[in-house]
Amino acid sequence: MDAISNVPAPANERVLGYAPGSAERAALESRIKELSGASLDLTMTIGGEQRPGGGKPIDVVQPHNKAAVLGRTREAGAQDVRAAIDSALAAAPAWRALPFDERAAIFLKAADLLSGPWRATLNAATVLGQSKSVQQAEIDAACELIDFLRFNVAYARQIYADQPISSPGVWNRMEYRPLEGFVLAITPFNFTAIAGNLPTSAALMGNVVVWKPSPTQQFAAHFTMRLLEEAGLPPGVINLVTGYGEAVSEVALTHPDLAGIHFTGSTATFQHLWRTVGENIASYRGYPRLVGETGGKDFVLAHPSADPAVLSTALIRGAFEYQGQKCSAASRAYVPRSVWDRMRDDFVAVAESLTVGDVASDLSAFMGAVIDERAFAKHKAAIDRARSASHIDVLTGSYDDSTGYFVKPTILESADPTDEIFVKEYFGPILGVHVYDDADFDAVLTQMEGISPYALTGAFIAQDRYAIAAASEKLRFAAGNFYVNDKPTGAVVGQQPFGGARASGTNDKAGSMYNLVRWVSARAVKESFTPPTDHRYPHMG
Ligand SMILES: NC(=O)c1ccc[n+]([C@@H]2O[C@H](COP(=O)([O-])OP(=O)(O)OC[C@H]3O[C@@H](n4cnc5c(N)ncnc54)[C@H](O)[C@@H]3O)[C@@H](O)[C@H]2O)c1
Ligand SMILES: N[C@@H](CCC=O)C(=O)O
Repeated sequence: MDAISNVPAPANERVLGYAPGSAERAALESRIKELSGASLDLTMTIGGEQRPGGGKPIDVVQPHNKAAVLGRTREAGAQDVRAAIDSALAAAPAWRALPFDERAAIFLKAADLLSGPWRATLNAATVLGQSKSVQQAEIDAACELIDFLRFNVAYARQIYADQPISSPGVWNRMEYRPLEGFVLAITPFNFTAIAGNLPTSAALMGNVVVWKPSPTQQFAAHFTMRLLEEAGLPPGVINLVTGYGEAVSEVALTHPDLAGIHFTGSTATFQHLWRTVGENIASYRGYPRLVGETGGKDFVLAHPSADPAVLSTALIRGAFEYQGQKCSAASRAYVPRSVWDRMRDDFVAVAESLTVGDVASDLSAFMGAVIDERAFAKHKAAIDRARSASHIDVLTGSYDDSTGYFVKPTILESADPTDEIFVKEYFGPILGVHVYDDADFDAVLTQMEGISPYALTGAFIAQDRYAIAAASEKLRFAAGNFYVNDKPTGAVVGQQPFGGARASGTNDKAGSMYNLVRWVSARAVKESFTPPTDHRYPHMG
């Protein structure tokens, strides 16, 4: 019980291929079939008990087939949120007293379950509920979540092992206490892995959590909660509340025991949370830790030395995979005319050839639908605006919401690099392209560096090493994740710790030690073995 154990050395989970005829494809197809007709009660989980929220009902549908209802959830009311907080606080003493190894074992077991018998379930739920293609579900709901769970345990061990030096006659120790109170985890629709990581990373460090997933990710969140229970998570450590979050803001943000917020979502929502905390700052027991990873307007900048095939692939995958609904998605590109002239027609043809459809019934599809009616309306308005703007050329792009919220890959070329297509986050499959004269590279580099308020991800495509060095330096603060000759999406836990600065968040790097450090409050302990017994110093004579 008192041993200091080694934790298993983490390695990234292998991404399965789901080729026709493979065992994993058969398992996934059968689970999709079962879950698509399940019509579940998507309840809250408070103190280990599943119960419905007290507010209005919300249907959770398949975005690519909006008539297909996967289940029904309910808005949590103020009483529900209070109950979740009470249950978390009641669970806190036993949870924080549990040795780290015992806590870690739960999350390591969850990773193993997800790698094995739960893989098809979480992937199927993500395909159905969030309209991810098989490939996109696999890298998210299976691999990234497994990686978060395993790597976090290893990073936590590193934190606990980091101890101060001691001097003769003195032993100094650092104790990494959990925060006093509860952590509020609020998670976005677009990644099952992020939704799973935000509550579990704080819980691993000994905290108790109130978790509010997005209603449009509620289907996969429901199964994530069941997975954690099967792995042995005690009741009350993570309490799931449902709905859009109004009652959560009202109750949790004014509660004296709010110890931290672990948020991922839009910049506007995070600013609302931060502002509310600021307004209530005198009412908390401590200063709540605010960790938020938020929006982006991620760029791909190409140099005249860029390889057009590398650029084209980075843009197709970076802008259109998961319908451009990754915070890291390429949404603005700067391309020199000499390169554009060589790639434009092929690039547009490839974008038009991407299959967009019902990802649950056609596992070969490259893209599904955007998440909901609100997102569809936003993308439709952006495309309509571009169609009517004389300075924008719509090279390809259309939308159709007759059966699902479908937006096809959209490429907008504009000679004006200050247009909103280079500034505003649409969070959909809409790519703004600015074509520049090769000789203007330096001016373009300066202009695009600060035109958007965000600084999340960015990519530079070039063969010229001097240009790579110069752009890397000039764009140092323009992206928290910077890619050279690659797409700006697809960060892997343990390889590219993820997060951005400026309006993109607090850059606490999900899936790293730096994130976990935010969920502990260190106590330095000094013990003197030979304490002084006389107050006088030598200089006093
Ligand atoms: N930087 C990153 O790592 C990262 C990762 C994923 C998504 N994102 C960003 O997330 C956004 C898309 O996700 P989204 O649409 O789910 O974001 P969102 O801000 O609309 O919602 C995020 C979460 O906040 C909740 N919420 C909204 N208003 C609330 C309130 N007043 N009180 C309490 N909770 C509230 C939502 O219900 C949801 O659970 C994009 O801007 C994207 O760039 C960022
Ligand atoms: N970590 C993911 C993005 C998560 C945001 O949505 C990536 O790197 O593509």
